[in-house]
Amino acid sequence: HSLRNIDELCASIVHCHRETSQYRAEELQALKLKLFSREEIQAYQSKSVDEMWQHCAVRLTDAVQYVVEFAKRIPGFRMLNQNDQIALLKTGSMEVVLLRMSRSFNTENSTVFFDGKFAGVEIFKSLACGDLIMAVFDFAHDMCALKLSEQQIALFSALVLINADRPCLEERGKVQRVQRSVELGLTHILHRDHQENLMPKLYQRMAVLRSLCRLHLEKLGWFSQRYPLTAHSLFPPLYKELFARL
Ligand SMILES: CCS(=O)(=O)c1ccc(CC(=O)Nc2ccc(-c3ccc(CC(C)C)c(C#N)c3)c(C(F)(F)F)c2)cc1
Repeated sequence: HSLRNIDELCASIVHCHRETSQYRAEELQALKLKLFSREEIQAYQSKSVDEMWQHCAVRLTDAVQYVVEFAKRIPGFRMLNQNDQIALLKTGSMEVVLLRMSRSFNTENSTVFFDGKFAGVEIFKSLACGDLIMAVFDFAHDMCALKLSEQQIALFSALVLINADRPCLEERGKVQRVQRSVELGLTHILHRDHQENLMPKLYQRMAVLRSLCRLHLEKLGWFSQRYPLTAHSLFPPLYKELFARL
């Protein structure tokens, strides 16, 4: 890889991150002071478990769709074997959603952008997934502490997605080659920003993302058993395709 290639790779990944971000960082910043009223919070808390789950599944699926778009535009992703593209999205899309979600976290009042305003953990009470929500908020808080730039988030998101260690890959070698070029891009960006010390922290955050998504799948398994009708007929098809244990 000559430097020119790496610069081009970084520029194209940053570009497709921006194009597929759903909300720009500046937009989220401007919305930060819009909080839910006590009545609105109570309305969320009086939703039934399955109603709130369905609501969140729809919102998460919106965010996942943008991540699918992001993946398709990463140089090298489309050259991968179709089944491997699906396998990488099946295991990585939720991780990138939660990573991106941290851009919309306000560390001052521990709120996250949800349904047009900024919400605290209490909004999600009726999900009966307090531990997962707490872990998601803690993760978002920790990510904010790293103060990553959008460019660093873009390269980090691509690295989370293109992971040759994912299960059931048919052409692991090809995924390794794309992963290595993205790794080069991320180290190049961090070197340019004199922040090489972030690399080990980012690998640590990847492990936390994997545990968050394992917990999400566990909760989904519990929910689908408890509310089979909602899970099978009211969840968005893409959510089921990606996350339901087939
Ligand atoms: C992501 C790109 S962005 O442009 O920054 C953006 C783009 C859109 C938004 C709004 C948004 O969709 N927020 C939202 C949606 C769902 C959830 C959520 C709800 C429930 C669960 C538990 C599970 C058992 C269903 C999980 C999990 N795991 C996640 C959250 C938040 F994580 F906070 F709880 C926020 C926020 C930023």
